[in-house]
Amino acid sequence: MAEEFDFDKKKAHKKRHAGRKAEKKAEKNKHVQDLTAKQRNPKAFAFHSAVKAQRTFVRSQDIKAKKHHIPVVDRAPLEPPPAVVAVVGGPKVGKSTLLRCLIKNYTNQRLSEINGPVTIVAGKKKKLTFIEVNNDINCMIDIAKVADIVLILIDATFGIEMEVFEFLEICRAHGSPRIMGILNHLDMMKDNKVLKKKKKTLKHRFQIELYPGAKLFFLSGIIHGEYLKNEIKNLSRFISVMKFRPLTWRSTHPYVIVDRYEDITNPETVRLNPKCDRDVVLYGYVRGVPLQKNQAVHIPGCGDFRLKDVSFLPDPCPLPEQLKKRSLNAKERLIYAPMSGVGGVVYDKDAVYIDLGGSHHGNKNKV
Ligand SMILES: Nc1nc2c(ncn2[C@@H]2O[C@H](COP(=O)(O)OP(=O)(O)OP(=O)(O)O)[C@@H](O)[C@H]2O)c(=O)[nH]1
Repeated sequence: MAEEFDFDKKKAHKKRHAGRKAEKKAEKNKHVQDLTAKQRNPKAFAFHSAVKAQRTFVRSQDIKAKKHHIPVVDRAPLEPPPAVVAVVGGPKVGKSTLLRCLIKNYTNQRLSEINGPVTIVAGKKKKLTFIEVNNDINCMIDIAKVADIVLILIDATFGIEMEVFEFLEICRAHGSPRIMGILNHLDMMKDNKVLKKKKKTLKHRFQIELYPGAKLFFLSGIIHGEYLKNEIKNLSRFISVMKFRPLTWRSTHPYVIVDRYEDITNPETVRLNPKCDRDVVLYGYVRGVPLQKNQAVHIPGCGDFRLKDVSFLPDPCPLPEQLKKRSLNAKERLIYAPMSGVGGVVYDKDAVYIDLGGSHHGNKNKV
């Protein structure tokens, strides 16, 4: 039956490819084949929606602009100096408490008193230097120049303070570092509804001030003078993995955050003339590009000086040598805080100090 049906089928049209007729047809349609589809049928390609057309235009411009973008060259050495984390906030907001908790979480060491920068090994490839910023405009200006990450503490019962706005404004002038907000004193608000509303409004205000999507952390309470372990753990993990864009000015100029200083002027000279010129040794990680001998330097608040000598010292807080293990062990979680009274043996230009950390060590309030 099927065979019969096939037999009845009409012969299909066969297009001529050669011969007089084919040549004639090709001659006739020659101009049509030269045209593009858009030229042949312009109506099909006209835009029907202005919004869609605008989107297409913006997208193509974005792609073009991206091609022009010059990639930032990271000039950091193989083992880069620690990233600077500044803790900013109004008076009595809990900066010292937060720093103490973070350091305890990273290194398992309790610092009774925090003075000056504290450097720690935060991970297999990461070192951090924490600095508490005083509520002083000069301090803020100095720190804004060097900070890589800024933690802004906000008291939920009070809201964002004037000092924070000032600091953000200063940061903008120096090329903004990575900024993260931390909301604390949440335990002071007992009403759940009020708390929820406050969290929402402060988050909104914070994002208006910075950028949409800026991270705001919540520290819900304090127990025995310390924030909740879990929250601090999350926060420190977040800080450890934070990435920041190298700022061009910083990566092309040498600068040092002084961890420790020492006056090595002859005491006899000082006794004879208390206002004599002093010889001072400054210790710290050189950031940006290397420092040269005899280089002119500016010390904020002191003036311009020339370096007499620069010497290389072993890293007081080195990263672990092996990179195989999954996490750091207790020995590798080093801390270097020369002004705060930890660090064990300290070598100076003229002496060696051993920190015994006895029973009367640190805590002043107990005496
Ligand atoms: N209830 C409550 N108290 C807090 C919280 N955070 C900090 N505090 C308390 O606030 C007080 C001040 O904390 P500090 O860490 O000394 O504040 P600070 O910002 O370092 O203070 P200054 O350096 O003097 O400006 C301490 O008694 C803390 O226990 C919090 O989230 N809730």
